[in-house]
Amino acid sequence: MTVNTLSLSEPLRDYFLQMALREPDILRQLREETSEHRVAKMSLAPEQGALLIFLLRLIGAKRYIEVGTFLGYSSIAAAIAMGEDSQVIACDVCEEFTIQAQSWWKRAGIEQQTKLYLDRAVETLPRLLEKGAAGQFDCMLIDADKPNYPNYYEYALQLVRPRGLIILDNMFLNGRVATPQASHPRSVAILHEFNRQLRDDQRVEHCILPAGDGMTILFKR
Ligand SMILES: C[S@@+](CC[C@H](N)C(=O)[O-])C[C@H]1O[C@@H](n2cnc3c(N)ncnc32)[C@H](O)[C@@H]1O
Repeated sequence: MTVNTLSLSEPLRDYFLQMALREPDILRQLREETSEHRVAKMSLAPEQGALLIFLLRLIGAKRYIEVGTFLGYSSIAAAIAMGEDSQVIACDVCEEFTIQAQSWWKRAGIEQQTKLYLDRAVETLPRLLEKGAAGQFDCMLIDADKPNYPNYYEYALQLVRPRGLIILDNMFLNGRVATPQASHPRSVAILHEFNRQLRDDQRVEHCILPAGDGMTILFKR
């Protein structure tokens, strides 16, 4: 019996990545070519990308929305997982990052099926709902500014169809959620409380995986 989740030593992490990944070439290229970017670590880790692809294929997803696009890793992973007849909605506030994402979408051949909303997501998501997007998405990824996670989650519950997925990244905040302190940024206390709320929220099936910086996967009832 396994009692604890194993922490990964360097050799075990290398082995895990060798055995775990079928990373599409375009995603590997994006990762390698942007590894020098000043905030490259903001991208999903490749094993998280693999999990996203797996989950989208598992539920036969065709419509995906994300809050937090950065240079395009998760949006490209989603488009590849769902195939040509699918739609990706990408919400991000940063022009500099999304100019690069758009050029990666072109390189990946997915620009036709991908739409960018360049604004604060707390503005974009209610606007999509006003336009009739309730229940239209199979999956939403939340991977942006942490203090707004509880707001994004409430929008996600409206935008995602019953039996669709809501995925949240960075739910461990580098481990700090376990021991919140007054000196931490307020996002730590917010996610600490939000993790507890999600655990008890009966509107969703709930699971947290210690993948990347903590990934919560919710299945809307
Ligand atoms: C962790 S990165 C997203 C990584 C991306 N999912 C990937 O796999 O590469 C977070 C992104 O959220 C965006 N962001 C931050 N605050 C935002 C806001 N209020 N509304 C929308 N996007 C925001 C940032 O510009 C940044 O690109």
